[in-house]
Amino acid sequence: MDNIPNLWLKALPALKSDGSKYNRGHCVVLGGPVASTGAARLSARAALRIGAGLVSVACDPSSLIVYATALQAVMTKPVKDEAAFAELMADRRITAVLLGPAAGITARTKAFVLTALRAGKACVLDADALTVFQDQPTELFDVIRSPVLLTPHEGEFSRLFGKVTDREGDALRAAQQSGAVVLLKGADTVIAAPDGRILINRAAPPTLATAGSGDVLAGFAGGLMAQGMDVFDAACAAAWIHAEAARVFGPGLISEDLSEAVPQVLRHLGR
Ligand SMILES: NC(=O)C1=CN([C@@H]2O[C@H](COP(=O)(O)OP(=O)(O)OC[C@H]3O[C@@H](n4cnc5c(N)ncnc54)[C@H](O)[C@@H]3O)[C@@H](O)[C@H]2O)[C@@H](O)CC1
Ligand SMILES: Nc1ncnc2c1ncn2[C@@H]1O[C@H](COP(=O)(O)OP(=O)(O)O)[C@@H](O)[C@H]1O
Repeated sequence: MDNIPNLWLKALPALKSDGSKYNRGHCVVLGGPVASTGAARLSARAALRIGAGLVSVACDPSSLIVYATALQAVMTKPVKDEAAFAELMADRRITAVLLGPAAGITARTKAFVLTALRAGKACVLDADALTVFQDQPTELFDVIRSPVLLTPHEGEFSRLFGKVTDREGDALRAAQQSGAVVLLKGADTVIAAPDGRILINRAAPPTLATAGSGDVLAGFAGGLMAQGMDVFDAACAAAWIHAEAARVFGPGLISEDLSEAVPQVLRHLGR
């Protein structure tokens, strides 16, 4: 079935007239090392634009200066090691965590993913947060109990689940195997849940084939999950809004433009 707004519009977070930033969710994005900060910054801005009340980039103290200088509304949280990250994850006000964009294929990234999952956080796992489990994917699947979204492109998908031969069947099998919602990116994006739900986001503009656009998509999903949206609905809404933002912006799109087109898309959706 095609991914159309009527399927998730009622679940899309709406503002309350007496609401505050504290009841719009807090999304934490894991920041990469000092020379690779752009991807996490794109994700964090996307999470904020889609409506999370608070967004923080958690980064190593050695890269804090870059994030703190570059970010404005997005906050920073220095985390020097796994213990510090575990302490952050124990904060119940943090309602979603996004890990992976340019995080690095390192033991640290793997440990942080496991820590977030063991803390029971709603998580979006993208890019390096998937690749770090390529040698032993069951190490990841065994700790998935909370609402989790995996957002692989075909390369990342093949590292965890094997080569893609049938995008719909393979995405569904991956969701069932991992216990997570799987969003398999591409010109047509497949979103599959472990319970068998599956939607296809068709006809996204090819302008989305640009560096960092997947980081923005992960940020949209993380920002919606932080506001309490069901993970499958959040994945479908994020994919649709991502494509629509590209359509609204038109030619010459770079990833930075996607978040800036979100207000127009949300207005058309009645938010
Ligand atoms: N501005 C930034 O800082 C950006 C950082 N990025 C980060 O760069 C790191 C590497 O990500 P990449 O995805 O480039 O590299 P990866 O090495 O993880 O995956 C790319 C490889 O996967 C294979 N592949 C198969 N199907 C593919 C498909 N449909 N789309 C893409 N690759 C496919 C190809 O062999 C390709 O060489 C990640 O940490 C990522 O988050 C990227 O997101 C781009 C933007
Ligand atoms: N030809 C295309 N048409 C429409 N959307 C595309 C096309 N190619 C890629 N996309 C979308 O662009 C995004 C690319 O994400 P990804 O591969 O993770 O790139 P990056 O790592 O640079 O962020 C995905 O959302 C994917 O669905």
